[in-house]
Amino acid sequence: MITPEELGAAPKVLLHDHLDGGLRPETVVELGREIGHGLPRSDAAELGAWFVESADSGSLERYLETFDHTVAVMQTAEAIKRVASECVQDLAADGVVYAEIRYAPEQHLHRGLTLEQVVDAVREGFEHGMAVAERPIVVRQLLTAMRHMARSMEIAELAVTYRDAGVVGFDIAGAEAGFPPTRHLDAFEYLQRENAHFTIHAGEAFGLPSIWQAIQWCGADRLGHGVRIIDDITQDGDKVELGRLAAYVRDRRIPLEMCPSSNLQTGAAASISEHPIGLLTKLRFRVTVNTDNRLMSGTSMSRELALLAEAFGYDLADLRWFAINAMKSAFLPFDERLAIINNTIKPWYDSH
Ligand SMILES: O=c1[nH]cnc2c1ncn2[C@H]1C[C@H](O)[C@@H](CO)O1
Ligand SMILES: [Zn+2]
Repeated sequence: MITPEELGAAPKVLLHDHLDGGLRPETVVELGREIGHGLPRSDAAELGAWFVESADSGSLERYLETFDHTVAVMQTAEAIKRVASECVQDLAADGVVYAEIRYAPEQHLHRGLTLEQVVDAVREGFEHGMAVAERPIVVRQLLTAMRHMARSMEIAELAVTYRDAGVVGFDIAGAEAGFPPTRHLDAFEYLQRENAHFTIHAGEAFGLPSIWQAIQWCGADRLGHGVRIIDDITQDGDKVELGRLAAYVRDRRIPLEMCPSSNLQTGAAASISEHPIGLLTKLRFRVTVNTDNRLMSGTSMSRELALLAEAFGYDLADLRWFAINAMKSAFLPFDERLAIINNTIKPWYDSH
């Protein structure tokens, strides 16, 4: 049994967390008041509960509607810097030692910011957060393009422009059904030619064709969620058989950015104990554990790991495996990844 203290202290690595899905409820209230943006609840605790209840819709499309409020209050450099700094501080307090945080710059232009000003504001906020955080943490940006929009090439170029300034990769997010990854093939091909890294939200609200396209057409380094890879695995008693795509994903060690609580809310999984992460971990896929949206799921890295430990009996050795899997899968340069594994993750687990 892992104690709550051990869970909090254990070094954790987070690859899939949305900046606009992780605000503190009090910050949403304060920023909303400053700009006159009407919120469904004026009390911070009630607003926090409202986000979780509203996101608990069973549909990705309805889950995504809750972001209207967080995106609305993140339209000035000051607001974005505050949110970014608080994000880093909250993750550090939870024992996260490395995180890649994503958001869609194109959604933060309503009050006149340019794409570059948005990325700069996030960078300044992250730097501030890393400087004041109560524990050492390294945080980098992933730039997301919205899959229903048509700005992915521009955002991919932005990610390459900022590759030496805190941005380590690219992603596409938003409603999955009807917006296949190949809709943005030009952006992915451009990134490959630029030797850049990207992950794709795939196999969350849509099944295997989305995962197949993300990997075999677009060349994704990692899969955002990827839970539906389970549809290519058949289980007959103890006998487990992998289809060609599932075998490819496992053989190539393609990281799965799994987000258990988020999947329950969008209907991608029925319960934690039935979540495909159990079988995928047992089959030794490159599984990583993530939060997706801490505000909408009322969660943290410690909470996601606690839920998994309870459902599947995981111990500190499993937590170590998740942390090292995630660190190996990060878009940070190899030497920096290795340093975090050897200087931070392994020493803690070796002594516990
Ligand atoms: O889990 C998700 N799937 C697809 N899109 C998502 C998910 N979580 C957040 N998003 C969207 C809503 C945000 O506004 C956007 C950028 O972070 O990404
Ligand atoms: Zn996500």
